Amino acid sequence: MGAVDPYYAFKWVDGSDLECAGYLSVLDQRLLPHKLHYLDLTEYCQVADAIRDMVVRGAPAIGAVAAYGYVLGLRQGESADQVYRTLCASRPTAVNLQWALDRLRALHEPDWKRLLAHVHGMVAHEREVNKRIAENGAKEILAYWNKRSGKGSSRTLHVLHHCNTGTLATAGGGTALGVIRSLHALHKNLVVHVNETRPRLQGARLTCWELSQWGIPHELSVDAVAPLLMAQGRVDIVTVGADRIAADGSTANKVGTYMCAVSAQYHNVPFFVCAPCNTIDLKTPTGAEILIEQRSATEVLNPLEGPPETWFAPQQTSVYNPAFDITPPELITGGIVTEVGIIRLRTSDDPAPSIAEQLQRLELGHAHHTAI
Ligand SMILES: CSC[C@H]1O[C@H](OP(=O)(O)O)[C@H](O)[C@@H]1O
Repeated sequence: MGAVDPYYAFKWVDGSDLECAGYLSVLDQRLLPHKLHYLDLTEYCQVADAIRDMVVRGAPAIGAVAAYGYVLGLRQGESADQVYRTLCASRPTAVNLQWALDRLRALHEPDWKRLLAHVHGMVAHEREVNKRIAENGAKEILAYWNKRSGKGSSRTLHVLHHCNTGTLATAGGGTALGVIRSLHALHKNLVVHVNETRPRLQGARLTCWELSQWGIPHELSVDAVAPLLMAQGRVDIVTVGADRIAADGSTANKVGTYMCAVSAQYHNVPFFVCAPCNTIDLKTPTGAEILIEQRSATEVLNPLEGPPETWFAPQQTSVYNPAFDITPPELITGGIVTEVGIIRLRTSDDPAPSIAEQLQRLELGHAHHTAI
């Protein structure tokens, strides 16, 4: 799989022929699927606002965009600490944002042009990582599918996906949707069941749009239908992304993921988390220590920000709107698909090695493989 999409979540535009020092172009995902509109950002506060307002979203994408925001802040002559703090505060759950900013700050590089080159390198590396996640995930899922349905079976493979994890959520290629795209290239008889993903509707607005761009058959449902689809035997596997994976494998992902994982276990449907290794936060022991972003009541009550008569509930209704939930490791029955291989999670009857140990072995194996 090496398709390069005609659209992007973000891109740095060099200023050489524009008589400017360059700017960050981001796709305003709030306007999809009906409008493809890019915003040109030249200041770090604009980047922080774009992340907080979900102009650009998706754990890997906000990590990269925050890194470009850090470069813009230094180019503006702002204090590195002030820029770092402002960008870190934009969204707290996805570890990719913190990870990217920590990497840049650790360079103690005052020259914004040299920092820009580092960020370009990080983004290019992430694209390669996503290709390997797609390959590893498709290989693992096809092996499971051939075993279950008979090698070379032409039976339709039904994949349930929650939220959006495609090119729109990354530097390109996606994570869980990248696995699905790679699967579709190898097993054409595939249908994706897309959870609409209330309240911001990343599934309905973004995943349906990306799957349409890619020519992959799909069907949209409200989130509450996911358990019913599994009860009807219409889901063969579930694939999701991740915003932060704790050292025990507990995974923070878009709210509604946990519901799918519980139902998947009950219906014996393999549940895969697909994420780059830098989404694994070994410094956070369990899901209990992951800070879950609480978003505004407006997103639930009045997502179209229309007049009171269009609100979804009475105006004074109190709202609980966590942006993510936590899936415990024992429910991630397919494992964590990464660029270095599949990480298996401990269950009561399978005391798999710790994630740290598996990562070390897989990375050693991967390094050896790529070194050949
Ligand atoms: C490639 S993983 C993207 C990850 O981020 C999404 O959250 P949001 O749209 O709020 O940024 C969701 O949790 C996805 O799984």
